[in-house]
Amino acid sequence: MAASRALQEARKHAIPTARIALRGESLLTNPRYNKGTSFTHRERKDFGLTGRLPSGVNTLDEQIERAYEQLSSRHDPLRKNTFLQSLKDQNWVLYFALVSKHLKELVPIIYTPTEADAIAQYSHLFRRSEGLYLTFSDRETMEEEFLEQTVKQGREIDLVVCTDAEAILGIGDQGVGGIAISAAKSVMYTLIGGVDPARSLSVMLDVGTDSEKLLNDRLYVGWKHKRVRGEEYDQFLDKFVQLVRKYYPHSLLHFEDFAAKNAYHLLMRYRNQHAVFNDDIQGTGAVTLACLMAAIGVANDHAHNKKGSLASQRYVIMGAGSAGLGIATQIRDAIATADHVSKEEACGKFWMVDREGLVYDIGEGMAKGVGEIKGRLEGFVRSADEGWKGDVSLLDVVKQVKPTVLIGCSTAAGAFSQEVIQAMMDGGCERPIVFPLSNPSRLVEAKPEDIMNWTNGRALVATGSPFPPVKMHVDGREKEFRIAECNNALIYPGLGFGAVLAKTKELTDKMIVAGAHRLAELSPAIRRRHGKNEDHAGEALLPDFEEAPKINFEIGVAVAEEVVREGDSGVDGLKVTDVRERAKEKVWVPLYADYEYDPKGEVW
Ligand SMILES: NC(=O)C1=CN([C@@H]2O[C@H](COP(=O)(O)OP(=O)(O)OC[C@H]3O[C@@H](n4cnc5c(N)ncnc54)[C@H](O)[C@@H]3O)[C@@H](O)[C@H]2O)C=CC1
Ligand SMILES: CC(=O)C(=O)O
Ligand SMILES: [Mg+2]
Repeated sequence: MAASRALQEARKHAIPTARIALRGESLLTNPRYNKGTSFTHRERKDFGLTGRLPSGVNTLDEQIERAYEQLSSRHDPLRKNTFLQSLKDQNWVLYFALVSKHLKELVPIIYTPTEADAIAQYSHLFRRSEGLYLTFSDRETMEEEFLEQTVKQGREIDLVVCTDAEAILGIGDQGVGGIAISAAKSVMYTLIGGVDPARSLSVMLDVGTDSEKLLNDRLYVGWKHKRVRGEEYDQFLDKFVQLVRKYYPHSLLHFEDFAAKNAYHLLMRYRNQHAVFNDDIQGTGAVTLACLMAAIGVANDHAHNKKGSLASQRYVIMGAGSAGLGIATQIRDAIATADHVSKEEACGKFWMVDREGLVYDIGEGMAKGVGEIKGRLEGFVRSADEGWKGDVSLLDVVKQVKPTVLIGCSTAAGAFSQEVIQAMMDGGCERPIVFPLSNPSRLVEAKPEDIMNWTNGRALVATGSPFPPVKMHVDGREKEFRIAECNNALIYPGLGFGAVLAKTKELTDKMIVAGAHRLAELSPAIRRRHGKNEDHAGEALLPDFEEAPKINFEIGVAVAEEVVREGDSGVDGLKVTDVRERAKEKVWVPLYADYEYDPKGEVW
């Protein structure tokens, strides 16, 4: 496809000669510039490395082969994760080239689910710092620390990924270990989105932790203090955001794994001031919207008479946190845009379920189980006038509402029981759309294999972490169903690449939706359908992660084109028709440049 050719062409441009001022040990220990055994004899002489390396010179492919051999001798996913972490600390090109070559195998090692275990054990596995740690107790000197890691080193930054680590993946408050989610999300921006790793910054905003386990751990390396909240928290966060705005006005600021209340508040506070993006709210909303559009397309193929649309579904979403409300908001807005119904009317198609069951109005501005309605919950709280009383369980909601779409982002493992799925079918839903999206894998609301068996292969399923294909007999024939990984990582790297490419001043909903539409168009299930291939039943709703770089290139182009259309681009004279060519030039690929020694050259 075109994107693949684009990446190939980009490879040719990607390796201009680099002028480097580092020599000897400082070059070998700099992961951005280190080439290890790939330094040529000429480079070894010029940079004082001859005696520092064995005499043989390897190609990058040989280095990848060796590293893969070393990796494969480790059988435990967490040990593979720490090996890859060390490799990243040593040599970026080799790390990204290795992971790119074995993308499908290694993304689950460096991202969900294994990264969750690495984060949970961060203080025990700690070897080397990475990124920028900004700690509340050092708030007076925050600007100096920020400058030390960025401007003073001559760094140009396009992308800042930050977390306060209160709601990491599905495993809650992880304190300072959260730096590893910022770093993992940054890695995905490079691996899949083509963002230059030298131009991204991973940040941990350490405002303490409420995890007793961490506070009582002698080896905990974060700030041993209860979480700072309220005005002091807001001021600390604001100080950080203003630094980003001051020194990198064209950067994209990505918020990851904040607790729902702060996540929403921060997004609302800054979205009109800077290009900010909350991945758990907007990224998850966008990828789920794309997956849903594909699912409805497939269901329509099999529908005997009435064809479904986004507006004709009834949605039950379990987990009214960042992801659940982000998904609901994104789908609601898409319904309102596509079907010209009001946002209020579109909200009526959603039923949110949380810890205490259905979320409904219990008076005095409060919603059952989730607190204050004002703000993020507005519109998604059912009225008590509908007759709801006490705790209304998921099963009761499904029986009464007869949903066609069931989405999980609750961390409640196993919550989508056979009874719940059966109730969905008993309600007349021919092709139940079921997305148990909680991460990591062990927290999934239902295993795909079970859902497919309970529905005799009729369900349309996507999960948040990777799951193997489901093989089963349907009507006497053996079938294989591929399970889409509906993870925000399938879309945010492209959204970010597009935003950075066009230097957008804000990241608007329309830009995000442009990316989601592009992703839905590239769904294998839909592509097969357009290709008139009848046997598409087993295709995944979303492209495979193997294809993520190509797909995200397309998403990036779609987003950047929308930035230009909206007149928000900070790139002088950029036209919609120029975007694709510019994207090809900008995409970062893991290849070694030739080095010339220059005392005035690059040092960072
Ligand atoms: N697939 C994807 O791309 C993404 C998946 N997620 C996953 O979704 C889950 C939630 O993440 P966030 O929304 O960021 O967290 P969050 O903490 O903001 O929200 C979780 C919500 O689930 C509720 N909840 C907890 N236990 C429950 C139970 N037993 N029954 C019903 N509701 C329950 C909580 O009260 C809270 O409202 C996590 O597992 C996370 O890994 C989050 C973002 C993206
Ligand atoms: C994927 C993601 O962002 C999460 O699980 O929090
Ligand atoms: Mg997240």
